[in-house]
Order: sequence, then C-alpha cells, then structure tokens
Amino acid sequence: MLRLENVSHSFKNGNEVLKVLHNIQFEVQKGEMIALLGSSGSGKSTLLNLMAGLMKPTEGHIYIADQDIVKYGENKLAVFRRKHIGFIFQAYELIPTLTVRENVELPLVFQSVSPSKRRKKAMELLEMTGIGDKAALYPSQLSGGQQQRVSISRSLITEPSVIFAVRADRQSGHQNGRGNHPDYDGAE
Ligand SMILES: Nc1ncnc2c1ncn2[C@@H]1O[C@H](COP(=O)(O)OP(=O)(O)OP(=O)(O)O)[C@@H](O)[C@H]1O
Repeated sequence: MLRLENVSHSFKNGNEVLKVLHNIQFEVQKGEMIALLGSSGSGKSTLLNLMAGLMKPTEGHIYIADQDIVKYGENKLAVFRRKHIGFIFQAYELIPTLTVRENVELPLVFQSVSPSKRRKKAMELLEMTGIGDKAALYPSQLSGGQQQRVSISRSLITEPSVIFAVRADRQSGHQNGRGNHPDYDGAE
C-alpha cells in the first residue's frame, strides 16, 4: 500500500545543505498500522510531508497504491491526495464556524458529492466514532477527545488508501508505557 525506496531529503539554507533523511526504505501493507517515533528535529514531519505528496524528496521513490507519487505534477498530486490520503492533524484543524457534521462532510464537498449523500456518510461515521449526538454542535462545544473523533471521522469520509496522523505529546512518555527512552521525546 505504501512503499519507500531509497528516499533521501536535504534542505538548502543559503550555502548550507542539511541532509535530513538518508536512504529510507520501508513498506506498509494494507491494514497495517505503523508509528514513527523520533526526537525533535529528526525528520518525522519531513518524511510525513514526502509520503503525503506535499513535498518531493531529493532522491528516491514513494509508491502509494503502486503509483510513484514522486513523478506526479502538482495538479495530479492534488487530485491523488484528495482521493487516497487522509490526514488527522495534531491540532485537529476543525473549522470553528461549521458544525461537527459539516466539518466531517467537507472533504466530500470538494469531490462534488450530493448534500444528502455526504450528510448520510458523515452521520454514519459520527455514529461509528461515538459522537452521533454531537453532530449539530460546533467544535468549541466539544471536549478535546471528541474533537479528535471529528477529525478521525473527517479523515475517513473519503475512504482513503492511507491515513497520516500526527501527534506531539511531550509529557506522557511515562504514562503511555514508553518509559524514558533517550531517543524519544514524545513526538510521533
Ligand atoms: N523547510 C525547511 N528548510 C530548512 N530546514 C528545514 C525545513 N524543514 C525542516 N527543516 C529542518 O529539518 C530537520 C527535520 O525537521 P522535521 O520538521 O522533519 O523534524 P521533526 O522530527 O518533525 O521534529 P518535531 O518532532 O520537533 O516536530 C530539522 O533540523 C529542521 O530544522
């Protein structure tokens, strides 16, 4: 479903070149869930941006559903992202002036799905994530966990091939059972 081949990435700051990723290779099968952990500045966001088609690597190939997205132009990438990629953002990124249901429906608005169809699908997902009764409320009226479920529902509504979720939890190293690993500062 997702395959990286010899992916390297460098940033140029004036005359300086910062090599952030070196020959990354891995594969994620359909249905598999992986977590990427690393210290601050180690390159997690860079890798995520590359895998989501938001940036192009300096070298290498990134296959999603057997298509090398590195070769795509901007327009093709935008269409591909809309169809195949779901995002669950760290800060949930819900739109405060839209209701919970409208937030979940939003990706389908861009796909020109009819209002009745997208409403039905949004309600199914809100029921599935346990917040069907909150559909008419606004994000500010929900708890943090409930807002996260809205974000999850929104990422699922397009039935994407891959979902990327970002989390930074710098205080819970002990509570979540990861202990105090020296390389882990809570960023995923
Ligand atoms: N656009 C950019 N231009 C130049 N350098 C960058 C750019 N984006 C990131 N970097 C550098 O690349 C390195 C990796 O950054 P990245 O954001 O991928 O780290 P991260 O692991 O996601 O960090 P954090 O957990 O703190 O969010 C850092 O040293 C950062 O300064």
